[in-house]
Amino acid sequence: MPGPWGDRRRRRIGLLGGSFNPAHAGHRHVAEQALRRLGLDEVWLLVSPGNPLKPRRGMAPFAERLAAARRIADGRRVLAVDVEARLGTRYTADTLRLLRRRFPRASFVLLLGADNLTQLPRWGRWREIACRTALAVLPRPGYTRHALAGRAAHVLARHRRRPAALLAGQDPGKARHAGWSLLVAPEHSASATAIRAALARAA
Ligand SMILES: Nc1ncnc2c1ncn2[C@@H]1O[C@H](COP(=O)(O)OP(=O)(O)OP(=O)(O)O)[C@@H](O)[C@H]1O
Ligand SMILES: O=C(O)c1ccc[n+]([C@@H]2O[C@H](COP(=O)([O-])O)[C@@H](O)[C@H]2O)c1
Repeated sequence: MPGPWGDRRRRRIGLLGGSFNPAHAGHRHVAEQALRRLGLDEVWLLVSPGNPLKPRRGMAPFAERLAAARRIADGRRVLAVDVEARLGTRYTADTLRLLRRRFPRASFVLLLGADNLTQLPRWGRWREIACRTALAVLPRPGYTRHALAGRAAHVLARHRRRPAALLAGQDPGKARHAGWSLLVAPEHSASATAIRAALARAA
């Protein structure tokens, strides 16, 4: 478990869930932008033991993906964590529920690249996730406009907030809807699919 386990100070923690197959500079970029633009204390790179929607074929072993995420983390404010492997969760709704229980005084914000906002309606209990956990969407080349025209953005339209308002005064359990924002940030073109394709060509 990451460093703040047991710490009683209220922290603002960004959760960047991913396969990290492999981790790359785009993940680090997302973490740094979220730290700065949302005034977070930390970002946890939440390495997934297995995305429920992705095939296991072609997925590197968990330990390898965690090690790759550790290499792009800074060990200080950007931390690679194996929380889902330890909790035994794969569905994000379950992970969030357990994390809130474990850290009742933390404010969590789920960080998503724009491609994952489009995918969100395929996740288990996605409306519950969006209702209870603040979502911050990072622009991604080729995906942002499509994501804003997608089902999740449509269903959640009236809960969209300015980034500055996203975590302001957030009191877990009291807010009626946690809300979501699109962060205004430079885009980064790195992609794990492109890295895997380049490695396959070089092999
Ligand atoms: N360059 C990027 N810009 C914005 N968000 C990104 C970027 N790269 C990854 N993300 C986001 O980080 C999270 C984890 O991404 P993931 O580990 O799946 O990397 P990926 O490059 O999207 O991988 P793949 O190409 O295999 O799907 C997702 O929310 C994804 O949208
Ligand atoms: O909970 C779900 O149903 C669910 C379905 C698909 C993806 N996710 C999560 O989305 C995050 C991004 O996954 P990935 O594989 O696109 O990097 C990661 O934390 C996954 O566990 C979660």
